[in-house]
Amino acid sequence: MDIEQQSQGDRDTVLSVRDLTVGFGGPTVLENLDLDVYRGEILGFVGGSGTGKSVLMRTVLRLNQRQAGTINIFGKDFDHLSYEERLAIDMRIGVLFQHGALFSGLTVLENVQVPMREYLDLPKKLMDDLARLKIEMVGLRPEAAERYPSELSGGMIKRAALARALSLDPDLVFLDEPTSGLDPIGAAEFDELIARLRDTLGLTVYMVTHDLDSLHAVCDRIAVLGKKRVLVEGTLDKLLAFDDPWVQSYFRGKRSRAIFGAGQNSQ
Ligand SMILES: Nc1ncnc2c1ncn2[C@@H]1O[C@H](COP(=O)(O)OP(=O)(O)OP(=O)(O)O)[C@@H](O)[C@H]1O
Repeated sequence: MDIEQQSQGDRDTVLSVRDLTVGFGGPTVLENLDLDVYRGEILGFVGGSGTGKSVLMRTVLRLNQRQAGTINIFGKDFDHLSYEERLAIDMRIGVLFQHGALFSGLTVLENVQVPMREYLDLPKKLMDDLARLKIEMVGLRPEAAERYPSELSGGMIKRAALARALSLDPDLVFLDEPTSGLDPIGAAEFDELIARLRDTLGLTVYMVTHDLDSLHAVCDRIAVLGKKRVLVEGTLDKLLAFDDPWVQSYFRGKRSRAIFGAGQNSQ
């Protein structure tokens, strides 16, 4: 069945992972992991350091091998993709890697154009116009287009990297710790930007984050990675009530108290 037309309740599933097992020769990192991502949501993905959040993201992006399991994305089974289907899927996905990962020798404009050059054959003028539009969309001033990454603040680098992730008008974006390294005001502004882009562009957002403020402010649903699988997923309220030591210390620890205070008192 075409997963894109399949729905759970009234929700379309854009990414569906079943029984996923990934290892690198030693003990497995992920085992029998299941996960669904629904169209139009902002999913926050959390887990202790080294639990496999990046491995999962890289596996879904086909940058890692898997030992077992199925992955459906936009209704297509990874195991039965033609070259053209792979390309079509890649074009519908945008990725913001941790630390931005911009090319230091390219200006912001040229960085944003990298996916366009890779996948499309467009006249230079059109690429320039499109890239400037993306740069404006992420809240950078027009003159930022001509700057090199070394000339940008941390917040500007994140925005430029987001503009590059949006280069091909993706349906699904993966953000790996998008607010790490930003001060609280910059992080809150970035969260607002992500929520606004989701609302205006209808994006689906998969966001790996350690940022409790982001989880609280913009995530519709949160998935917790633990014991090599998705231990629990759901709303913040559901997670606050979940009986697991790591989940409890993460969502009910000192740092989280100020953010989730109201929710904690209601438990
Ligand atoms: N290519 C690889 N080869 C061997 N082991 C790997 C490889 N990639 C990841 N690992 C291992 O998989 C485990 C999970 O790593 P991963 O980077 O996914 O963790 P993470 O949850 O993203 O952590 P953090 O929050 O610290 O970024 C680690 O033990 C790591 O050493």
